[in-house]
Amino acid sequence: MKTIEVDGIKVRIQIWDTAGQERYQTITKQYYRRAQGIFLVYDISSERSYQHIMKWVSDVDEYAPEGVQKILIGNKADEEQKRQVGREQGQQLAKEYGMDFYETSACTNLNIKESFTRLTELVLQAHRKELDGLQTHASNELALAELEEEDGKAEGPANSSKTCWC
Ligand SMILES: Nc1nc2c(ncn2[C@@H]2O[C@H](COP(=O)(O)OP(=O)(O)OP(=O)(O)O)[C@@H](O)[C@H]2O)c(=O)[nH]1
Repeated sequence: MKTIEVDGIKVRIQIWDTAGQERYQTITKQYYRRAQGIFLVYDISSERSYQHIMKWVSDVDEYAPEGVQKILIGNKADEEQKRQVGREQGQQLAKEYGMDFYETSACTNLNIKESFTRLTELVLQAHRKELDGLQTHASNELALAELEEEDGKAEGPANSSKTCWC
């Protein structure tokens, strides 16, 4: 669990780190079902991990809820000397899938906060209608409460034989 602030709203996010290995795939798929946002992560020093992204995308399409938000991440950006995947390759793939893209480093913290904030933003935007609905509902309730109070006033001491509000 982590709390981050997006557009002045405090959002509590629950983060699941799924196993990458094939043998854990059955368990991994369980995680997708309730996900609202997903990072698809490859390692910039591993061409193989980059090639694997297509498989992750098709799994996500199959098992994650419709409308799940996705961001492509090229991690280990601090390992420049071992780089096998160009930044443009990451950008290109992200573009193909209509995703945002970040190169990150868990070691130097490069783009970690930015990518989490962005994914949270996307999830919030995707649920904006529901949020607006909640807000409208809340303000309707407020308006109703005010009306009731107005009504109450009309029957208050000035207009009734009662001498107190209790
Ligand atoms: N240099 C560098 N090493 C990293 C970075 N992120 C993770 N590592 C290292 O990469 C190795 C694997 O990290 P994990 O977090 O276990 O990777 P994972 O993808 O969760 O692994 P699985 O759960 O087995 O799929 C560890 O030795 C980490 O220290 C990074 O940004 N830069």
